[in-house]
Amino acid sequence: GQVEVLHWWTSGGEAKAMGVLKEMMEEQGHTWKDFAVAGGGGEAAMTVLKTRAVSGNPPAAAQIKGHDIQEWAKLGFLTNLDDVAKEEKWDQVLPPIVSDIMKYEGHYVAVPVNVHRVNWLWVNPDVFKKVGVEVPHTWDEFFEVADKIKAAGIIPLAHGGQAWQDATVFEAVALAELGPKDYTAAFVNHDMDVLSGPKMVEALTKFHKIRDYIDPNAVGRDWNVATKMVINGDAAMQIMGDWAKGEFTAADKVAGKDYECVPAPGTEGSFTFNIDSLAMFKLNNEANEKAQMDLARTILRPKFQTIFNKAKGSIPVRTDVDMASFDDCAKASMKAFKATAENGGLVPSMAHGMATTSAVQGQIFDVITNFFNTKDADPEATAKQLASAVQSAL
Ligand SMILES: OC[C@H]1O[C@H](O)[C@H](O)[C@@H](O)[C@@H]1O
Repeated sequence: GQVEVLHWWTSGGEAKAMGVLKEMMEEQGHTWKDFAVAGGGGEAAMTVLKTRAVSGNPPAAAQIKGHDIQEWAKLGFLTNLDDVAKEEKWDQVLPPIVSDIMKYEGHYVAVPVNVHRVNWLWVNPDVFKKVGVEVPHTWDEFFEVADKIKAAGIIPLAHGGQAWQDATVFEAVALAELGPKDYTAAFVNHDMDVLSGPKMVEALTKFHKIRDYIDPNAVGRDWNVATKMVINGDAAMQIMGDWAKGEFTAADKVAGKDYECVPAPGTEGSFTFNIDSLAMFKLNNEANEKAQMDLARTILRPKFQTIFNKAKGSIPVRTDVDMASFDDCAKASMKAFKATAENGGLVPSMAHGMATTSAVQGQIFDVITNFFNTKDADPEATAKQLASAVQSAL
């Protein structure tokens, strides 16, 4: 049969990872129809998917994540994967926090592909050695180090001026200031007092200060172009999920030698998760439905989980995959994922659709990116604005 897969994995590391799935499906005699829609974070892809689905011509599978899975399932577009899930013992090999996200009313409608950690700081050690500074672990240390790097004529933080990237940096600062408990209160439970409270004002104040360490050409820059700046030593650091590691790997860079990965400042002990998944659409073509089920089965097998996640920069979503052949950043991520699942430090990424609805996320993005791009913005007023914007989308 044929499987058409809609996704936004077009950067070097992302495309390489997606190639693994294409190959494995073709080995099973299926035809792979790639429907890649460029644009990190996936906003453009979701717009195209809506058009296709509403016109009654959805792809077999689409990269739909977190809360969006519930919204698409509620509309009746998604097919039931329980038979494959039972055969393949998904409930046994998946952490409950993951299987719950993949189910609608208790039935599997999507297959998880990986677990990305979002709260990472990527570091070029050669730049740090040249300037003679240490890797920062708190925001105060970050600003101190960034001043010295800037004085040495190097861009301290590589960044892409796009709302989802601004939100990715903001959520790391918010997690540092709020801690996992209040982070969840704010972005999952929409607690108005926390959203407009003193800790949020502090987070916004620090977030705005980061602007001083980003170069003026950042506007509209794609995330992987920013990662390239760190790889080349044009910039010292980047705050981004570990899909960035996919770019280091694609450039044959070695973790711990050519680059370092540390938790984003102030978020040691916490893990912001972002789980990619493919949701399966109802089809009325037997051969393609068989191919669709083979796709779901293939994705959660240990072989795919190992090869794909090494290229993608994420960690396997199955808890029983041997991590021995993964790099040190992946091993650190898996260790932190397991530890934080136990100690309350594991939180869903707001910027990547894991914490709240796309309507609330959209409101937060607007407030945050306007604030970040306004010279003398007022953190106090913005915290109040944030709370009322969230309220308006509930
Ligand atoms: O495109 C950049 C990133 O966007 C999203 O966060 C996806 O979950 C991730 O897989 C992708 O690499």
